[in-house]
Amino acid sequence: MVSRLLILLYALVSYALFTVSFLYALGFVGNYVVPNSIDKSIDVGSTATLNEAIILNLLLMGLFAVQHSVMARPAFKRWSAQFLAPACQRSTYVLLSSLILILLFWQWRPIPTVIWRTDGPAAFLLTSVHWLGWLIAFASTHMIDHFDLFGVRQAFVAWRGAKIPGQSFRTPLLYKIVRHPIMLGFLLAFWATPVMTLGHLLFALANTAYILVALQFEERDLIAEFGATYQDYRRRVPMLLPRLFARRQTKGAPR
Ligand SMILES: C[S@@+](CC[C@H](N)C(=O)[O-])C[C@H]1O[C@@H](n2cnc3c(N)ncnc32)[C@H](O)[C@@H]1O
Repeated sequence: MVSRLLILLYALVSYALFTVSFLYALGFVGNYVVPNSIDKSIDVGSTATLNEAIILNLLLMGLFAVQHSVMARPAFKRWSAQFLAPACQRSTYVLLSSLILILLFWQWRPIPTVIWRTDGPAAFLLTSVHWLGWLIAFASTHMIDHFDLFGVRQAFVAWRGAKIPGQSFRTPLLYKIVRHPIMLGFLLAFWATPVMTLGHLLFALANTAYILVALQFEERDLIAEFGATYQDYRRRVPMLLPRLFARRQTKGAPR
C-alpha cells in the first residue's frame, strides 16, 4: 500500500515538473515573460562565441533526443522492468525529459543574429500560427490519452490495485487528418516566429531533424504493436502534412 502511494506521489511530482517545464517552454521559444531573475529564453541570456554556442546547444538538444528516443523503445522498457515497476516507468521517462528540458533552458546560449524580422500583419499571422501550434500539440495529447502519455494513469491504476492495461491505438479528431498532430503542433510552434534569429533557427532545424528521425522509430514500434491496423492507417492518413484536397474518387471505383 505504501509503495503504491509512493508511486502515485512520484507520478504526480513528475507530472507537476512536466507542467512547469512545458509552461516554461512556451516562454522560452516565444521569448515571452520568463521571470526577470532567470531572464533566459531562446534569444535572451548569457552569450558565447558562435562555435561554442552551436556546439553547446546541439549537445543539449542531442541529450534530449537520445534520452527521449532510447527510453521510449520497447527493448529499453523490457530491460528497465528489472528495476523499475511498470507503474512508474512512464513517470521516470517524463521526469528525466523534464529535467533535461530545464537543463536546456538554463544552459542554452542565444545566437542573436537576425535571419528574418517581420511586423504588422505578417508578424500577427506568424504569432497566431505559433500559438495554434502549441494548442494543436496540447489538445492532441488529450485526443490519444493525456494522462497515460504522462504516466499519471498508470500510477492511479496501480494504486487501485488493478493491472495496467496495454497501449491502445486511437485515431480521433486530428489523428484522422495527420498521424502525428503533436509533432505537427511542435513544428508550427518552433518555425512560426515573427523574428527568426540564428539561435532559434538552429533550434527549429535540429528539432525538425530529430522529429523526422524519431517518428520513424515510433512508427516501427506502432507497426510491431498494432500490425495491419497501423499499416492501413499509414496508407490512409498522411504523416505530418494534411491533404488539402481529398483525392478525387476514381471513376468506377467501389464506394
Ligand atoms: C509523444 S506521443 C506522440 C504521438 C504522435 N507521434 C503525435 O505526434 O501525435 C508518443 C506516444 O504516442 C503513441 N501513439 C502514437 N500514435 C498513437 C495513436 N494513434 N494512438 C495511440 N497512441 C499513439 C506512441 O506509441 C508513443 O507512445
